[in-house]
Amino acid sequence: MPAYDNEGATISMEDVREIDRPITISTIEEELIARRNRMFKTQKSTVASRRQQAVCVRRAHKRYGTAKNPNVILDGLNMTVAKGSIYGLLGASGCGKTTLLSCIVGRRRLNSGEIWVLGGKPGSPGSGVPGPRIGYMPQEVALFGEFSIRETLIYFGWIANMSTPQVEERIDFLIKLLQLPNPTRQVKNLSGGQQRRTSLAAALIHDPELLILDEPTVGVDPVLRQSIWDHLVDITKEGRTTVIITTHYIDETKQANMIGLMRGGRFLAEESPSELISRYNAESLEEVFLKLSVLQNLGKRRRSSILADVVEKVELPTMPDPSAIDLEEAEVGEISGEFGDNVSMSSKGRVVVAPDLPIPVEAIPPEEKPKRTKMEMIMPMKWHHMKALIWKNFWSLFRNFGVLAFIMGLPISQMVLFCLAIGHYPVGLPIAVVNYESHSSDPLCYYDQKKCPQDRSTYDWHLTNFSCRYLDFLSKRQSNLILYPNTEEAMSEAAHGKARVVLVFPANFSTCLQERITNPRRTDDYTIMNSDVEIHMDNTDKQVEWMLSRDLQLAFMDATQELAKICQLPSRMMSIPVHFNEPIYGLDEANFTDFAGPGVILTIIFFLAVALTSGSMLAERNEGILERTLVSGITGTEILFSHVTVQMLVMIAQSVIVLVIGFVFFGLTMRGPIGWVTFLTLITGLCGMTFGFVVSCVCDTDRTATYLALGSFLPMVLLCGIIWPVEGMHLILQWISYILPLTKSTESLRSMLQRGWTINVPTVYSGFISTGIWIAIYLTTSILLLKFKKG
Ligand SMILES: Nc1ncnc2c1ncn2[C@@H]1O[C@H](COP(=O)(O)OP(=O)(O)OP(=O)(O)O)[C@@H](O)[C@H]1O
Repeated sequence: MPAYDNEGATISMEDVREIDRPITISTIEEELIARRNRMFKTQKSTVASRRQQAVCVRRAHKRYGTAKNPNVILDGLNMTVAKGSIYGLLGASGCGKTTLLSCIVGRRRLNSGEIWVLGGKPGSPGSGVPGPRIGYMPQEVALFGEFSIRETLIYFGWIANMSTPQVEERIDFLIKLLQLPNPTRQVKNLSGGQQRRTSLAAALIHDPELLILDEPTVGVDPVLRQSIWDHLVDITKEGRTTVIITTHYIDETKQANMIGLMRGGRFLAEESPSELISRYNAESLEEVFLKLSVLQNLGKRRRSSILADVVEKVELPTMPDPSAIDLEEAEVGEISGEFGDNVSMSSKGRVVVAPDLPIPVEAIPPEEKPKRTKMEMIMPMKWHHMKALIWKNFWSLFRNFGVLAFIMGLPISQMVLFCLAIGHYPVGLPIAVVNYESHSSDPLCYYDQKKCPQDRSTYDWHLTNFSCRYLDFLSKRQSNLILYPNTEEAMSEAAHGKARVVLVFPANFSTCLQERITNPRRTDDYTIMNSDVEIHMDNTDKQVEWMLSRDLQLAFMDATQELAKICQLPSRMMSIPVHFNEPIYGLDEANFTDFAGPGVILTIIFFLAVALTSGSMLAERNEGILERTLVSGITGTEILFSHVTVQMLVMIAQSVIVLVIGFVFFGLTMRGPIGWVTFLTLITGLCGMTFGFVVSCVCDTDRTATYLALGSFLPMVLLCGIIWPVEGMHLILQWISYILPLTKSTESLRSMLQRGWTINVPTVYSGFISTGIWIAIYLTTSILLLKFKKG
């Protein structure tokens, strides 16, 4: 009989004895019915007895993949780990050991079945799991490369609420036990084996009740492996500590009290090593495993043959005595050679699926809920957790000088680039001039600048060379005027991209213009046509076209105003009757840098925060550090707030840099309250940080995170009104734009900077409100994702 109530999952002695006799279809059917009955039989254990075990797993089902294409990993698995024992969990690579362990520590959920750990269900309030009652060493190293061995152990000690002297004492002991190098050495500079031993030390540091070690002896020499096992035997002696250990070195589990041999989603056996060896008349545990696998394969084939047998009525061969199986001859199925990585198997296609028996609800005693103090209810974060996390985050960031320099250098370079590159008028655009009025070889032909062309006594006009006067004023705005002898040549050069615009002045331009102004009643079409400057524009670049048209028109206004001044006439007399007064807000000449500045500042701060936060969170997650941290009892809220605290320092520095460069060095317009401007910049960074948390929780790899961050960057920038006014967008896009995190805040910042408005104006405070709402949404989403997105 197996020592624990594992009916249905374990091949017991009864199974082995029964197969001594010849097997026919009816005996197989009887046996299967008997087995099924045994499986369905009421469990001998009670919920209360399960709670007394260190770990108790019942009818565990776990699959990956979709319902249509499932990859079943745990298939009705039962497991019982008595308190104070060492439990060796063995099985081929990929059979589901790590999956089972992560379900036990509460980081993955079963599809069905139940798990009791240290008297409670993992993750339930008061179970202490995840938490310091567990010491978890995951398969990956899951340590911070920048930390020294000592710092690593201090971090895990603090998380378990140990004082620094207590940790120091344990460090000395563990360094000796695990033969670790100088504790000041950085983890990233240790060998693979040393890193694994440091990881083991981190699991052992707080002397937990339940140690879960996923392959702790990989890369450890035999002598040290023995001393680790001796230590495990030592700590379990008094019955306070329980150890579950997975290993590929099957024979080292001789010292375990119990061994669970896992294959195909359940246990082939769950016995003490000595019992297994004697029962299967084997020389080593490895041999036991191979025999059990052969048995399982034969049983599998026997069962799958039943269907065929029903049709063909073929008598099956006799099942051999397991102790007499000759492994050389037996077909081991998927198993070959050395136990461990060379063994490959899959649970796909198995026939036997254990029934999932629901436990009657009334049979489960209510879980004890721990009493929480008022302080704990208000403040969901534990001080010692926050201390450890903030300390860890601070040093992870500030110790890496290269990364830090990059983080600080990036906003500087981006802001400098923006201020130098964007918003300045293009000068020196090539302008082709064909001037039939002048015979000069210079585009700036001669005219008498001081002479008024109006006779003071008769008030008659004698306007000459007005084209020269006009070109003179145009050259003050655009200096690159190129003279061409005729229109055809100028047009041909413009067609080849050598000029952005062609200006053609007719031969009698000045006289016709004079006629048009002084004698409009008698002006004919010919006169009107010859009084116009003929303009041909290259309209491929909208911005350039805009600016050139503006310069061409303003140059004409400048020339006429100057003429009026010389002739002592009112300056506006010859201008078009549209007058632009002083602007209500903003500069006399609106400046694109000032317009785009607020959006650019907020975008820089927002997306730098996204990159920083998602980068550091994803690194932690992919290295297994996040998983380990969560198993040690730290909550998602604590992780997020610790990141916010440390990265806030970086963000404050980045915001100050960006604001100083923009407003002090490049003189962007700042008319509003500096305090609110700074505050809005900071909360936009905070918003980016929380968005970074969401990205890192949603995405599993750096690549998907990059795609998501980039994918959100473009729509936000396109729609937030930096590039084009929101009012000019499609109506639906306008609505989308208004709810995006950067639109309202950009408008708010622009109003503060250029209009000088303060917080009591709706446009301004709506930016703060919108950012606040987004922070709350992102933060809640990431806390929920951290809590519920398992496995
Ligand atoms: N997140 C996942 N999504 C899909 N399949 C997974 C996932 N994690 C593990 N698996 C698959 O589940 C199976 C069991 O994996 P698991 O890591 O539990 O095996 P293991 O027994 O610990 O292997 P090893 O001894 O090599 O560490 C493997 O086939 C693996 O590919």
